[in-house]
Amino acid sequence: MKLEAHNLNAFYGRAQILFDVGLKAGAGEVVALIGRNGAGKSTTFKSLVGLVPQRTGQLVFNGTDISALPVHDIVRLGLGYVPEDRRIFTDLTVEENLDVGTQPPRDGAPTWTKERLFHLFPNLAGMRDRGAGRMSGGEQQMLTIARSLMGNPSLIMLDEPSEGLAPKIVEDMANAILAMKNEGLAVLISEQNLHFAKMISDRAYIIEKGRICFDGTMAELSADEEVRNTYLAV
Ligand SMILES: Nc1ncnc2c1ncn2[C@@H]1O[C@H](COP(=O)(O)OP(=O)(O)OP(=O)(O)O)[C@@H](O)[C@H]1O
Repeated sequence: MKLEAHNLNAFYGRAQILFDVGLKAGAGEVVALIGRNGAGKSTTFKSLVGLVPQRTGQLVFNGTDISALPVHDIVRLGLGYVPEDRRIFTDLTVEENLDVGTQPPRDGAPTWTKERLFHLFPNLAGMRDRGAGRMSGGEQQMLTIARSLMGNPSLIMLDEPSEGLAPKIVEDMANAILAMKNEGLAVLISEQNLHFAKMISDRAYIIEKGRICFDGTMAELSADEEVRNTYLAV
């Protein structure tokens, strides 16, 4: 497995947000963490990359115990994280944003170039010199993902990648994620509903009030009406 979390607990101040979360993601698979607003998806991702200081449990990435490592060391090991708020540099062009994300090639991870990324996200190719501040939300979303890929991660976590995208762009996003998977990346996405997750995911976890309450294949989740009705927004 690329990434394994065991008994992950996370706290903001005195409030416990995650309770014994366990999850795994392997190379070449797309894994969805599904849950309602406030269920703990973003906190899980932030905890995995080291952004929640108060956490316990065991986190193993690529065979290395990262439980006690600071964020920059975890990222340097090849764990890419794209937060929900699109943090592009609005004063820079599309190409310059990609330059900022560049890191050396990494063993066991696909190597990306700007040209390969323009192939992956064709609509970005037509706006290389455009100021990133003058892009639509969906385009900015793609640019954030592309910039993260410039770091040649072996696993990428995408927090609600389909959020706020126009239907046509949703399909482009799904295709891009499937292409990452086919390159051998482990992809972990968070989603509020099943629709987008179903298009791309091999396996799914459902999180509710900080606890994992379903773990199975996407086919199993699709077939389990009771679980879907109990835990997911319609
Ligand atoms: N910085 C923070 N300080 C205190 N509580 C927080 C903080 N961030 C999130 N929370 C709380 O932690 C819980 C989980 O939030 P989280 O953002 O992880 O949920 P989520 O599933 O990602 O939801 P969303 O879809 O809204 O992003 C919520 O109750 C939220 O209010």
